[in-house]
This record gives sequence, C-alpha cells and structure tokens, in this order.
Amino acid sequence: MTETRAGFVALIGEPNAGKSTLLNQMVGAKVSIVTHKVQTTRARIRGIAMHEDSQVVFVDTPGIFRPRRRLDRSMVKAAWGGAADADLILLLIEAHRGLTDGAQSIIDSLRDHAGKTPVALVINKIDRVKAEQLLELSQQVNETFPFARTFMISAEKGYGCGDLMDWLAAEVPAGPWLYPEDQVADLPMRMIAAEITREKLTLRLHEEIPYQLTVETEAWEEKKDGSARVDQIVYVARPGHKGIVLGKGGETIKAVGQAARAEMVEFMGRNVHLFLQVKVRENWLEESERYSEMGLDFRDGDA
Ligand SMILES: Nc1nc2c(ncn2[C@@H]2O[C@H](COP(=O)(O)OP(=O)(O)OP(=O)(O)O)[C@@H](O)[C@H]2O)c(=O)[nH]1
Repeated sequence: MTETRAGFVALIGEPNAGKSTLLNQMVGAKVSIVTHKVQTTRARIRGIAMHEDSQVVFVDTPGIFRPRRRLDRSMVKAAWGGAADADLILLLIEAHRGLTDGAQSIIDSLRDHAGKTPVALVINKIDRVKAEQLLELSQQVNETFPFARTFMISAEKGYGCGDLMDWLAAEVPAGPWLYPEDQVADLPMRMIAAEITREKLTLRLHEEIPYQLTVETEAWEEKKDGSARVDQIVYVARPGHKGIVLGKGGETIKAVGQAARAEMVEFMGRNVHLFLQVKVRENWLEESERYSEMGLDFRDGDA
C-alpha cells in the first residue's frame, strides 16, 4: 500500500496577487471565483487538489492588508490564524510590482505569525516581466525572509504550477486524507455555490457589510429530474444588517438569489432551485465551531 499524505496550504498575498487564479489552476476547476473586486476572500477551504497519493487542501485567506478599522483587524487576525494553522504557507507576490510596501508588511507579519510553518515564496505573473528582473526580485525578497523555496509561476498561463504542485504534494504531512475521495467532488460544488451567492451579495451591498457576512450551503438535494435544490443561509453579524440584506420588501435578497441562481445554472449546466435565508449570527468570526467545520481551528483565537 502506498502512503497517503494530506495537509492544508494557506495562500496569502496582497489583493489581486492571483490567489484565486492559482487555485483554479491547481484544483483544475473554477473552484474559486475570480473577481476584480479586492478582498473578497476569507479564510476557508477554497479547493482540494488530489495529486498522486496526496490530498492538498487549499485555504484561502482574505487579502492580508494593513488594518485600518476595527473590523479589518479582526479579519486580519483570522487570516493569520488560518495561515499559521496550515501545514504550509504560500506567499504570492506579483512579479511586475515587485516588493511592494504591502508585500513587505506581509513578510514582516510572517515573522510574527508563521511560527514553524514553512513558507514558500511564489512569484506570480512572470509572463509580465523579463527573466533578469525576476532573478533580481527573487534575490531581493529572499533577503527579507527565510523562505523554504521560491517558485516562479504564471498562475494564468500555468507556467511553473506543476513544479509547485509536486512540491506541495511531497511536503504535506503523511497521513490519511482529510476528506474522503468521493466527497472531494461534492464539497467544492457546495463551496462554489456559497461563493457565487456571496459574490452577488458583495456586488450589491455597501462596502462594509460584505466582510461581515458569510454564506453557507446548508443542504444540497439531487432531484430526479436532474436539477438540484440548494438551500443556503446568509449569516449577518448584526440584527441591523438583516434588513439591509433583505432589502425593501425582500427586493435585495430576491435580486441576489436570481443572479446567483443564474450563475449556478450556467456553471453546473443544469437547473437549480435556490433557497436563501438570512440569519443573524453575532461574532461569527469567533465561532470556532464553524471554522472547524471548514477545516480550520481557531481555538485560541490569538494566532
Ligand atoms: N498576466 C497575468 N495575470 C494574472 C496572473 N494570475 C492572475 N492574474 C490576474 O490578476 C488578477 C487578480 O487575480 P485573482 O486570482 O483574482 O487574485 P486574488 O489574489 O485571488 O485576489 P483577491 O481574492 O481579491 O485577494 C486577475 O485579473 C487575474 O486574471 C498571471 O499569472 N499573469
């Protein structure tokens, strides 16, 4: 019997570094929704890649950025918690932007938060620069932190992604798979569906609220006629937000539901019946139970 391996890989980087694009490339499906809107992702499982006998579970974090408001600080804390709990961390930087202030501040935080978790530097978007520039940048960034490895990739074109995947598959710890093989196919669909709805909410609502809401696919039922019934709950952090998400006479949630359903139909290529409910869940960021359901453990909360 061959030995199985499995582990969590946290993707960190400035907004737009290409985390979602890389995930899509590695997982081989449109698991993570690529959007031009910044900071749309929060710590959670974003995709599972099976590579030979390894199961690599990618955890995406919100754009780790410098906190300005209180909410941002708790988001950043959660993001770093997700990163430190992972088996490996990938720091994505953009080749053409180089070592930006934002990237530098993430590297500074890595010193405080990464602990013993190995961090690999992933220089993305190499299709946008010349080779000399790349070597110089790699050297410059490597002087700032003891990265376990450096990869130069183009997430969009797939360059270098195979080597990165080989490395991840070899580096995750030996052990049983975290998700049964037959669930791996199903789990992303539920996550994709939740992500689609969250994206529609983000596009429709004011700036502040989207970071304080989360969407979960509660139930997924396969119908005899080939369609799927999808029940989702939109959790908001404050009672006052419920009304905003619902909108006047339920207008907002209805429009979000229609847009999300249309995208799900297109994505899955079959009919979908989508049911959305809005519930209040205060302090959801601290709810470790929810996070552990997603494969993350936020027990001590001050990682
Ligand atoms: N030229 C080039 N563009 C890329 C590459 N990878 C990603 N992009 C583009 O960069 C933009 C941002 O990519 P995303 O994958 O959404 O970035 P992200 O880090 O997930 O962003 P957030 O979720 O907002 O933090 C998109 O327009 C991608 O098409 C690459 O290798 N080369």
